[in-house]
Amino acid sequence: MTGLLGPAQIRALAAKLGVRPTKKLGQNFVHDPNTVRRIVAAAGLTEDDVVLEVGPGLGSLTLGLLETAARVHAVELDPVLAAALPETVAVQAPEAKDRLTVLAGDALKTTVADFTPAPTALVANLPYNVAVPVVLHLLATLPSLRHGLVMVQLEVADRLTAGPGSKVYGIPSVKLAWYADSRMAGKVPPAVFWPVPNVDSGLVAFTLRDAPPAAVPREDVFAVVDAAFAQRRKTLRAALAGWAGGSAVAERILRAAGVDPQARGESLTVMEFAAIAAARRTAVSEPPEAESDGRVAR
Ligand SMILES: C[S@@+](CC[C@H](N)C(=O)[O-])C[C@H]1O[C@@H](n2cnc3c(N)ncnc32)[C@H](O)[C@@H]1O
Repeated sequence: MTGLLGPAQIRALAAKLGVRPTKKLGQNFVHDPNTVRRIVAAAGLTEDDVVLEVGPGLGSLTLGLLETAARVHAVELDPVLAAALPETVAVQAPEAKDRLTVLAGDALKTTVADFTPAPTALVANLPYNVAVPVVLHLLATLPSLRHGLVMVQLEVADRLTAGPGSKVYGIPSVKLAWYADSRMAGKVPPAVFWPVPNVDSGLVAFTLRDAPPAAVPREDVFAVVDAAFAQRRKTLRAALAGWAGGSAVAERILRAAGVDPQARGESLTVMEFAAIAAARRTAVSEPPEAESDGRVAR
């Protein structure tokens, strides 16, 4: 039998390998070929793409990705699953086995040197407990990425794709927006997984920007974002006090950035966060001046 893996094959493969799916590693395997085809179609791959797949598991999605002409780098933390993947592909898709490379290890610890040729697309059914850190780590470390399609818990998909003003807009939304334009590309029911999770899943499609949205170091922008959302119900003047070195300094920086000090982080675009980071750089390079609360800005 060749091709994609259905329910009986997934269970037979797990039994053969002695794999008992663990929650700790977010192991919910897709056992529905139609879902695999849907993910691959939504990813919009071309034959020039080099795909990075995080968490190939038993190989369901890997086989679907290899049905396109793309090369696939697969990073799997579970050593049993990583070791078994080349054999699964050799059996199910022998013509594609030379287009697969497997890295046994933690996707959160990968570097650019781990992948040759450099990946252009991230396509993955992510381990749900580390989905956001994995996406942000890969976007930060792999400048070759151009687009991606990831399956994550539905609430996380909502958060990643939310815009300013949405109830679920937060740190993941702004940080993903720094790198890419994103959109929700569909909902996936629990029944397509084994074991069946108790949450719905969502597909997040994203396209990387050609250049960062502002000429400000990413770390500086992310520090503002972290501070603003650490106390999301507070006004920016209050929420950014610790970050700025006092609420009066925060107010001065916000005004210089053209942002209302009484606004909250949940209403700001990534460009406004960047403007705040840039205004702080200017503020710290200016000589300190007396602040209205009597303290001196540093
Ligand atoms: C949701 S399953 C997806 C499996 C497979 N892609 C599928 O669709 O059936 C997540 C996979 O990620 C692996 N995993 C968990 N944490 C990981 C990490 N930090 N780095 C790489 N792989 C990880 C798990 O062992 C598991 O195989």
